[in-house]
Amino acid sequence: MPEHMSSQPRNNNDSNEQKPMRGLLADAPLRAILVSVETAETDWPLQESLDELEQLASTAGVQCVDRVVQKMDHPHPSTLLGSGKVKELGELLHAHDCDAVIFDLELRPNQHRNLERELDIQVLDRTALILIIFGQRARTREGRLQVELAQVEYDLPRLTRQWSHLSRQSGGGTNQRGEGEKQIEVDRRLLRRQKNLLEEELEQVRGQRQLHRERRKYAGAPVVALVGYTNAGKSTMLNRLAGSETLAEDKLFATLDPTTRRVRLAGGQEILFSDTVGFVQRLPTTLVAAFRATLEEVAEADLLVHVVDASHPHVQHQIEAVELVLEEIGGGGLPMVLALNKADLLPEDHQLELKGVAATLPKVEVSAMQGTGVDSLLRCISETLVAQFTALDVLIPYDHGELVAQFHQYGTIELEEYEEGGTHLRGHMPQNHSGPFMPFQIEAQPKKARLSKRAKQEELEQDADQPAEEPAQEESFVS
Ligand SMILES: Nc1nc2c(ncn2[C@@H]2O[C@H](COP(=O)(O)OP(=O)(O)OP(=O)(O)O)[C@@H](O)[C@H]2O)c(=O)[nH]1
Ligand SMILES: [Mg+2]
Repeated sequence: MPEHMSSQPRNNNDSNEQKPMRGLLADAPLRAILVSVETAETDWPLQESLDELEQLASTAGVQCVDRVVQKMDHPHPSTLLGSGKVKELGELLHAHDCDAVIFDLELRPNQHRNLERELDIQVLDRTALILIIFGQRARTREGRLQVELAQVEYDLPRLTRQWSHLSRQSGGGTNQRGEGEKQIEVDRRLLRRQKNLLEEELEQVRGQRQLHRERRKYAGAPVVALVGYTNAGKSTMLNRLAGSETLAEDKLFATLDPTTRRVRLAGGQEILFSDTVGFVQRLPTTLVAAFRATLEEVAEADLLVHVVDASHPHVQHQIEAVELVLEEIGGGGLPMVLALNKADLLPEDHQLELKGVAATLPKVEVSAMQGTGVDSLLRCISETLVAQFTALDVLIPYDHGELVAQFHQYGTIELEEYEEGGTHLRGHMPQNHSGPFMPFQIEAQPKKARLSKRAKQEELEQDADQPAEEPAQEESFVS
């Protein structure tokens, strides 16, 4: 394998089982300049976005030494920046003795290549930076496989970078150029093979997780997913709620792999809380795709707790970015509670003015760090959950065994008895699962009054001339 494809991660800060990351994004540079372009279409406050990019960079271990912004009507198709600006940037990079330049945009592969060739330095964009962080932080096998796959997919169309790299090293003559191209083909084939292997491995790991998930569902406890912008305090909240010790850090993307904890509410109800990867504005689509499987768990939750850093100056933007990603992964319509976290950092009389969907949701001010408001949050979660559930008291005829299985799978059961007419189940079901049970509802009447089919029949025959008093629903299984 060529040397450039087997580089070791610089931040090899975790366990011995960590394999070296493969691909071009294995290493984080040390010093970098941040670059952004302001066009008429820029709809995100530019400096705010650069602040976040700087924070992302520092999470990856990169020091930002300067910022360059170019205002232009249309980005240059081959180098993004105008040629004068590229030259200026090259000089600045040299003056600051940088290892890299980081663009606050997603670069197209050709722009990436051209910039790298012209600047003769490592070029990164938002996606690459996030991929580096993900590579440093993923812990579980699935997390690492997802990141590696996203990295390989990112590398593939950009591979010619290696060619320019090779030709630079070797002086760039025609012969070497031919060799470089051959090398590129070899590299490409290696990467494609790597991609297939990763996909196969991922499939296996996911199959196992799906099994776990199904078993958990069978256990009946509702799943509450903590979602929110990166660094909002989700892991701290999970620790507070479950008394557990999930990694919480003042770093972006501290959590990459989903963690689930069982929590028992005051009323005895058990809930599974799961912590998830933090969202970020313009989470690159490749990454949303890579983490789709992990995020699907979010879309399957019974309730979302959107943890918000209420003390953040751009809280509304962060809320909207999270809502957008939720839409993308199919979790947009789920019931949701807002946890306005870091309340301890807010001034006493502070009133958070929320807009859009967020303004309409149940919300609780809380400090996951200090523990204030946590009980109210749990109460709010419990109430919102139960409001989603329909109370059911049903007698399921024995030839509808699949409904009994469904009740076990999706609902909570308070009573289960086998009677002559079928299985008597009492409990709660999420609304979207309760439809098929409606015909089997038992009206409020004592057990004795519910007659077996034969007894009922006899009664009906005796009272044939009297008007029937039974509700239509009951008749559907009596007759
Ligand atoms: N002051 C204050 N700080 C908090 C509170 N909750 C969390 N923090 C801090 O915010 C930082 C981020 O917390 P995490 O729990 O790691 O945030 P997260 O949302 O899990 O972040 P990612 O996993 O990176 O997405 C940490 O330094 C926490 O100590 C709070 O209620 N008040
Ligand atoms: Mg976290």
